[in-house]
Amino acid sequence: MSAQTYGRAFALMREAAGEAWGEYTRHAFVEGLRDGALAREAFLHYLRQDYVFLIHFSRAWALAVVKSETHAEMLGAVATVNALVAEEMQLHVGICEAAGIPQEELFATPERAENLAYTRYVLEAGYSGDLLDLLAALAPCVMGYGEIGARLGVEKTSETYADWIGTYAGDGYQGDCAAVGQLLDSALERRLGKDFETSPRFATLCDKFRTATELEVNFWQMGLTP
Ligand SMILES: Cc1ncc(C[n+]2csc(CCO)c2C)c(N)n1
Repeated sequence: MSAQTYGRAFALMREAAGEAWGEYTRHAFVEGLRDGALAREAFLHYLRQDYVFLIHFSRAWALAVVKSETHAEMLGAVATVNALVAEEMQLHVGICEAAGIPQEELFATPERAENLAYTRYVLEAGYSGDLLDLLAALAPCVMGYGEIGARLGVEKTSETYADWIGTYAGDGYQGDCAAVGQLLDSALERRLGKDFETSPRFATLCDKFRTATELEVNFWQMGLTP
């Protein structure tokens, strides 16, 4: 799999993020999912926080509907809102229930600062900017998990977290990443032109992408410290 799979803008932004990208996609938490060495307690703590994360992340994708300028953009954003609320959040409820954590407890999870920092950063990018600012802040989350899932699907040496890995390695999620990559490319072309990477605005969008990537690194780190 090449970085280009998720579109031209993503490949450029990923490159511009430098070392932060590898720190995110090859974090110790990720390697623990790969070889099964991640403590169950850390995984469940991560899932509880991630449930809260997904609530705010759904709000950010709903804001992408608000900031859309075409029907195609609205369709792309609304498909992601639905996938998040109807599928991914539901998945977390199921895994946590099976582990003895009832849904009411999940809803009442106190939000960790690393979690709050990340989602409110993304929301603020959308509130004060346009669809491009918002998508640049949203992209590391979507494509990063796509890259992690695709790699772990091939490199995993344990079945302990195979369900989690399978969710992101599967064709369904990989297709979602390709669709978001296309949405990002076409939104950039519409607003900045075909050669969007030569626009001064592209550098500021790369900065947002890198900041969100660094916030993903902090989120994994939080996962290791229940
Ligand atoms: C901290 C954190 N970062 C990324 C994801 C992955 N993720 C978030 S929203 C979404 C669907 C949007 O296409 C996916 C796959 C996560 N669960 N938690």
